[in-house]
Amino acid sequence: MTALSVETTPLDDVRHLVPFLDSRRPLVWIRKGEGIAGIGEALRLEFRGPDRIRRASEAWRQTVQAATVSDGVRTPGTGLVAFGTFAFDDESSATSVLIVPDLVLGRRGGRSWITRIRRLDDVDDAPEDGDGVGAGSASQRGGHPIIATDDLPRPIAFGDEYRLSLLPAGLDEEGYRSAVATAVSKIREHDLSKVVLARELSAHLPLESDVRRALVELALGYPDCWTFAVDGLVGSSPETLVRVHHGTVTARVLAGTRSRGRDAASDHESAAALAASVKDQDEHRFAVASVLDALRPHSADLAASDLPFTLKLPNLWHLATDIAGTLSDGASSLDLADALHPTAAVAGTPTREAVALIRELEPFDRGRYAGPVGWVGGDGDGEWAIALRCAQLDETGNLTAYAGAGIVSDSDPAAEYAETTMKFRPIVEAFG
Ligand SMILES: C=C(O[C@@H]1C=C(C(=O)O)C=C[C@H]1O)C(=O)O
Repeated sequence: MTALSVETTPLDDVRHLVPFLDSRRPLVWIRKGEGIAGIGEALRLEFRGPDRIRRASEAWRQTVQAATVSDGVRTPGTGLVAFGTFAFDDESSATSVLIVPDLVLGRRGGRSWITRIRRLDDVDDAPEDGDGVGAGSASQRGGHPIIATDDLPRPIAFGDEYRLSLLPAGLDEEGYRSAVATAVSKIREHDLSKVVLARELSAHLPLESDVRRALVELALGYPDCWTFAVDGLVGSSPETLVRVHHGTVTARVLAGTRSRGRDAASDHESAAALAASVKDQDEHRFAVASVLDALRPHSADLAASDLPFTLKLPNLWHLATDIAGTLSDGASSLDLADALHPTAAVAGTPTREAVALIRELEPFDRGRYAGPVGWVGGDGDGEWAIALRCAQLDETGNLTAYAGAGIVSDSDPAAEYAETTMKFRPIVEAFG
């Protein structure tokens, strides 16, 4: 077990977090210009297999217990934090990770801060000093002073522009449409009610490329979405899997999609057609039910609005439902991500049958696409999105983007293909 020493101190306003990031492996979580950015890696915890999120939650509790934290700001994202990304499938070959950076720069509610994290000696060897969990103002532990706060990181100049063409990989248009047609017949035969089928695009990003360029495009183009970069997974997701803050839990469920109109009238028509569509409402109902079922054991007063609303994004409309409640059992945001994943918005209904059909019809490993991505704090609070509108960049520069669509009994293969094309737009434009 690694013991960490953590110190958060206030900073003058840092207006832009991205310029401070590593250009090749940025670590960030932002929305509407606020969030946290990580530099370096003080601790990396890796997980695989069916209980990857549960084990991450346990490992995080132990990490927090062994940490000494001094937090002079006390707002979500200060003190000890880990960024995380989890594989979608229990059988995925992708690793799931929690990463504690060496430095965190943060900005929220007009306040900025810096958190410095240091690894101390192995706890077994460290002297007992009786510090409480995540508390106290210890500035020393095991003889290691916390670093002074005058050596701030510097912004790094952006690298050259690049334009990539992302091309279909795995399933081409015909292959995707035929997978959708197979899914529709299985749904009509009552094998399951809904399944979400995805496809991939791929490209090669030259090794010297500055990934932060794509991040800036995503953050500016999709300010209401969660823009993230964690361990090579880069994207801008509109869907909040779960947020925990001081005993309250919230989530935003999305399912049901239409393109934006070309002018005001057709845009309005598109949103109205989405709100009135029985097919999209069916898709949406399954997704809301899966979230309510997963969260109810943790919240006695969980509530969702009766009718979904239409959420406007730059590239499309979604049917959306916000859910909120008070936590009754002290579950952490990771515990709740574990309870929720995979929701019917990205897997289907019933979950087991949907995941089995995804394995059968998608000729690729989803990796971290459609899994939880976000951060957890020392108190278990945190923000997790569903990793959508994203791409995974590997060590060699291979970039794989993913997008899917919810299939129900009256889905039309051509329309579902077109929907995935719209969902690729944020990534295609950010890298292209
Ligand atoms: C599966 C994706 O998106 C999900 C599926 C949606 C749908 O089928 O209408 C809408 C939002 C997301 O929950 C994706 O973006 O890849």
